[in-house]
This record gives sequence, structure tokens and C-alpha cells, in this order.
Amino acid sequence: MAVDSDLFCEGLVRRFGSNAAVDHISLDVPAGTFFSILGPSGCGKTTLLRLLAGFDKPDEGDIHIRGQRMNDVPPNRRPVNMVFQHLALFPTMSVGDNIGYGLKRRKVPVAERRKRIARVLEQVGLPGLEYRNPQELSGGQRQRVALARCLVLEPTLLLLDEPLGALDLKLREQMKIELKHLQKQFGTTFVYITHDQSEAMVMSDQVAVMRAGRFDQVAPPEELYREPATPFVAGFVGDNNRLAGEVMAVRDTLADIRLGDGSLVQGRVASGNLESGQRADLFIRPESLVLTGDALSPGFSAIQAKVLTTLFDGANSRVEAENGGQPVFARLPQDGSAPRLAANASIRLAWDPALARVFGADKP
Ligand SMILES: Nc1ncnc2c1ncn2[C@@H]1O[C@H](COP(=O)(O)OP(=O)(O)OP(=O)(O)O)[C@@H](O)[C@H]1O
Repeated sequence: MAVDSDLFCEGLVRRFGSNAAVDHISLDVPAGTFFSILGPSGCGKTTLLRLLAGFDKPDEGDIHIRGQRMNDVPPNRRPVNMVFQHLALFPTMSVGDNIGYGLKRRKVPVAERRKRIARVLEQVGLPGLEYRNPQELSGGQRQRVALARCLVLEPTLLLLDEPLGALDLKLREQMKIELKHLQKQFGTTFVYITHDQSEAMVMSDQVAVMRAGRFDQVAPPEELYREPATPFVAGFVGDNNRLAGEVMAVRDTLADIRLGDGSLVQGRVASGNLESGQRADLFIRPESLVLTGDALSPGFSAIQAKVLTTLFDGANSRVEAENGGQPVFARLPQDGSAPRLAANASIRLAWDPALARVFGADKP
């Protein structure tokens, strides 16, 4: 356990019948961290969060919050608050009364309550809105009130269950950045669950990528992106191309891969042992692919591909193509220098093998 650990769990298991929704999960979250749990629907995120909040009990394992064992502590006695997707503000109470509700239950005197409500409203960027009704606020403002209602209680841990899920796209983009700033400003430890990799990447200090009840990898966003530990992480976090082939040779950290169309390419061995003759997947990010002519930079790998379509989206414009029946897409240059790419045109895409990652295909 880290010295400044706010949340420490060891060997957590929660079974439903023969299915382990949480399957031996351990985690250690230092104070002040924005920690996200990222995974597809049904991987066990909500079950894990419910164990942390105390709404459910683990079959095995221990939960410690700031060094105190929590397994037998009821939810209302844990130094934890939870923000849900559907925020459930009391519609008939003013913003101030909503925020002050928990303080009142804790018997905080009225003058002190008023002071703390005013302060937290200021901190979330809604000064002076105590007397408004929640219906008179925008969706983003309501979300901030829901956060303020939790943060005013100064929990050790704030658990957030897809809190941006109900907001429209534009507001969600804006709230991502606001949430990150608020977390840093308050210094409260956030445990945030989401299936949206961009949310997790933008906001978090650490992200745990969860699949089928287990963590595949726990790392800062940039490390997940650059050094994925498993093919699942490589495919789930950020856009990626996956090219299937056969290992022809492994030299130091590089593997030679024969792709379906017969081309021989290279990538860095991502993890474990690779052997000649084995099936493997080479992952290469769309921004690492360069449209190239006949001259190839020394050491680069290249494939021929047939253009399917180009998609103009400002800085995210891309070409979608195929190589030997496998889809492949590349980021188009920002400066408009790319030639006009007609459907069915043949293009050459090259990459630096140090930027590609190769995993044995037998790995899940
Ligand atoms: N009370 C329950 N009884 C039986 N099975 C359950 C129960 N709660 C969850 N499960 C199962 O446990 C697994 C994990 O569910 P969980 O809700 O934790 O996933 P999730 O990652 O939060 O998914 P989502 O993103 O869709 O909310 C699923 O297979 C689910 O069907």
C-alpha cells in the first residue's frame, strides 16, 4: 500500500452464480488522484464501484480507505460519496438546499451551512445561485450542483458512475475539462467509471482498463496509448489499425511479419515471446502511417492499400483503405498536401517499425 493511499483493494471478487463480475481485482490509488476504470459494457465496472461504495459486499478480498478496512462498514459510514449518471437533485428544493442537504443531516449549524454552500458554489463556478430552482439551470449547471452537493461533504473518495453519460456531446466535451479542473482544485480523490475511452484519457492521472472482471493494465493515459500491455488495450484505447499476419523472424525487439497480401513488414514486439510461424497482430496508429511514394525512409515498413474513401474532418481527416481484405486507415496530412485520393486508387502507407506493436494472436 502506498503511504498516501486513499483507496487500497486486494484480491476483490464478486460472483453472481458461476460468473465472477469482479475477478481478483487489486488497486492502489494515492490521495488526490483522478483514477478511471475504463471498460466495455458488462465488464464489471458498476459491480466494482458498488463494492467500493458499500452497496454490495465482496465474496473475497479487502477494501481499505485511508488505511481503514471498510468491508464491514455500511455505506453511510464510509468517507465516500457517489455521483450518478442521473443526478437526482431534489426538484422542489432550491440549489442551496440541495447542496446543504447532507450538511443538515450531519447537524452542521445553519450559519456554517450557508457559508459552506456559498463557498462550494463559488468553487464550481456558480456563485450566488443558492435560491435558484434546479429546473432553472442548464444541464451542465445541474451537473455542477450535483458535484457540489457531494464535494461540500469533503469525502475522502468521490465515486462517479458515468456522470456525463446523459449530457449531449458538446456539453460532455466541455464538462470533461471542467471535471478535471474541479478535481485538481478540490484535491479530492476521484474514482470514475466509464466506457468512453476519450473521457478516461482526457481526465485521468491513472486509468485501469477492465475486461471480463479483471484489469488488463493500470497506467497513465499516455502509457496506455504508447505501450499497451495487451491486444485488447491496443484495440480499445484510441484508434488503431490491426493487421493480422504470421511471424517470420524475431530479431532483438523487432518482429518480421508476413501479412495476408504477402508483404513483409516489421513492428516492435509488445510483450512475451513470439516465435517464427506463429500468428500475430501488428497494431499501428493511424497517425503513425504516412502516405509515401516510391522512396521509402530507411528501415521503414510499407504496404500497398486500396482507397475505399476519404473522410474530411478538419484535423482528423483520414483515408480509409484496405490491404489484403483488412481495413486500414491513416490520418491525412494537416496542410492539405495529400493528393486527391479517388476510390480504388492504390496508395502506399509506410511506418517506422518502432511505432508499431506486435502481439501473438493467441493472446486474448
Ligand atoms: N445483481 C446481479 N445479478 C446477476 N448478475 C449481475 C448482477 N449485477 C451484474 N451482473 C452481471 O455482472 C456483469 C458485470 O455487470 P456490471 O453492471 O458491473 O457491468 P458494467 O461494466 O458496469 O456494464 P455497463 O457499462 O453496461 O453498466 C454482467 O455480466 C452482469 O450481467
